Amino acid sequence: MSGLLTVDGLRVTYPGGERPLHAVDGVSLHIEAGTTLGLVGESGSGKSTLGRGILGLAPVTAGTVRLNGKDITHATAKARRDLCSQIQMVFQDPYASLNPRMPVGKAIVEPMAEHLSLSNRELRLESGRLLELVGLSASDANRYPFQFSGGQRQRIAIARALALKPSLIIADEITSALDVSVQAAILNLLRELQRETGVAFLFISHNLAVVRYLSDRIAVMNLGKIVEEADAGRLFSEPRHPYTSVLIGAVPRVHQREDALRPLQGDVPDPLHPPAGCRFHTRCPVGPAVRSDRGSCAVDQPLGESGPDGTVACHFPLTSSGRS
Ligand SMILES: Nc1ncnc2c1ncn2[C@@H]1O[C@H](COP(=O)(O)OP(=O)(O)OP(=O)(O)O)[C@@H](O)[C@H]1O
Repeated sequence: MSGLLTVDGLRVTYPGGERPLHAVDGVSLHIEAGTTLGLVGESGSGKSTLGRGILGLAPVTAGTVRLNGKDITHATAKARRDLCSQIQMVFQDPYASLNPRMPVGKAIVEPMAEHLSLSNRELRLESGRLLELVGLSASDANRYPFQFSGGQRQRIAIARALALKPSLIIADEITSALDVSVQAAILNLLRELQRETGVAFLFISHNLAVVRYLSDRIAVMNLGKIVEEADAGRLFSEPRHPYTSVLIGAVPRVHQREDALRPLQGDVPDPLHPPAGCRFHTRCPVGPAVRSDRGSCAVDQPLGESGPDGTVACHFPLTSSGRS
């Protein structure tokens, strides 16, 4: 498939003491120019590692990442650097990514100064333009990160990410540390920036409501694999994978009765020893044993042999698309 970003069978492996951990395990996804793909999943499911793996900032051991059809994973160092400048990443804690001793105007145009030969005057004008683009004032350029609120610092981090006119921004939990009103302002800013500049987002978040607001499509990640990917509306109205259903069922809503919340059962399995077959089956509300008279589990996967009590083990073999 063509498009802006195509990830095919990506595996990211952290060498470990006992055995290597495939934190991302055969992930394939696709992002069209000017669109947003939301990426959700519990803590430790591999979302950040996938974001970093796309940029080559985590140890990729298999698979390919293509930007506009060009292979980033196997490119020469120089080609890779040029390609990667078209993808920028923004993190949860903007304070950590901004140099506290550098005025924000200078920090914003630092990537431009490295990649482009621009005069000081051009860089100054550009920092003012970018600050205004994210809803701050050009005169803020001489102030330091500590002089801004958390939401303003996140705007500065976004302005810095926009400096090289990227075609894709990977936003990793960028609203998680902000209170809800500031969160809403940042989400609206991302939407406006997408309309104005055509930038695409891979938007990583725990928060399904936030992801739904922003995303055209949503991918759900569990233990290093994408178990389901769908249009945002369809994912919420007709979740196909039980993991997606329970994630949606666990989101609190205004006016919801307390006992209507359905928290996920059990703990996230140890990623070094994931359950065999369906990696979710140990926590699945319809598994691990399903009545054989149902004929199939919630995702219509065929079941194994029925036991004496009429139940059968779930043998859902996950593929990266969530269907076998
Ligand atoms: N540098 C690292 N070295 C070894 N293991 C790591 C490293 N970074 C992450 N991991 C492990 O990889 C798995 C995936 O972690 P990752 O941070 O990508 O998940 P996540 O879904 O982004 O979680 P969160 O939402 O909490 O940030 C986890 O088991 C984590 O402990």
